[in-house]
Amino acid sequence: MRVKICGITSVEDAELAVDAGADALGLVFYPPSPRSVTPQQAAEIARAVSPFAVLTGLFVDAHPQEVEAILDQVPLNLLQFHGSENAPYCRQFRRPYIKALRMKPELDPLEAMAAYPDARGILLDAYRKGVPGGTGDTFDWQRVPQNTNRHIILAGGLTPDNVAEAIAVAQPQAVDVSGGVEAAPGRKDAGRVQAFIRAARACAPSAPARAGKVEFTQGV
Ligand SMILES: O=C(O)c1ccccc1NCC(=O)[C@H](O)[C@H](O)COP(=O)(O)O
Repeated sequence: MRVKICGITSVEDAELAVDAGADALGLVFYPPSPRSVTPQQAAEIARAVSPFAVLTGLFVDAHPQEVEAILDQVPLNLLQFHGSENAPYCRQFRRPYIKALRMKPELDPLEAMAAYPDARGILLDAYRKGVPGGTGDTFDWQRVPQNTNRHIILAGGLTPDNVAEAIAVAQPQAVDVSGGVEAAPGRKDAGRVQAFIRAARACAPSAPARAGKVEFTQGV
């Protein structure tokens, strides 16, 4: 099971996540978030962290010039779009990307993910009106489609205590967590990060109906 630790704001937290076995780290470029980083902070994290950790830049309906400016300063391996960006928007940066879908009750995830055929993964997150992510809320894991070969990343309110059940129900290829492994908003708790990754890794691999694992592409 692949694990992404999102909302990394310091070199110290990046290193503790990678040392605990995280596959990918999320850097939030969304100033209203308590986990937001500046391009300078992100570049410092990128310089310090292992080259084998996939650095993911997270954006919410950002102006394309803003994304390009950050890409000029920070060597991001993967982009994550968490707003209402459409596929042409997402692919214009010519980088591997994952698209976050917020699981509003009326959303049909299969239909929604079909709009992003070139996304490397689809991150399914909880929906809360007016809050684009990092809500700490869960959603009904039974809603995660099983009849798809897309790479599903499960997010939303995951913790060391519920991640095993979430994986058993949703059968994702990867899990993503932010608030559930924090000591305070924007600051990770080493023990919770370790416990989360241990619990996720202990789970059986995803169901064979899926095409494969999430490929957190390196070195774009
Ligand atoms: O983490 C944030 O503050 C955030 C703000 C705006 C958009 C997205 C954000 N986080 C995205 C993530 O990938 C989170 O890991 C995901 O939403 C789950 O968060 P949580 O429920 O706290 O585990």
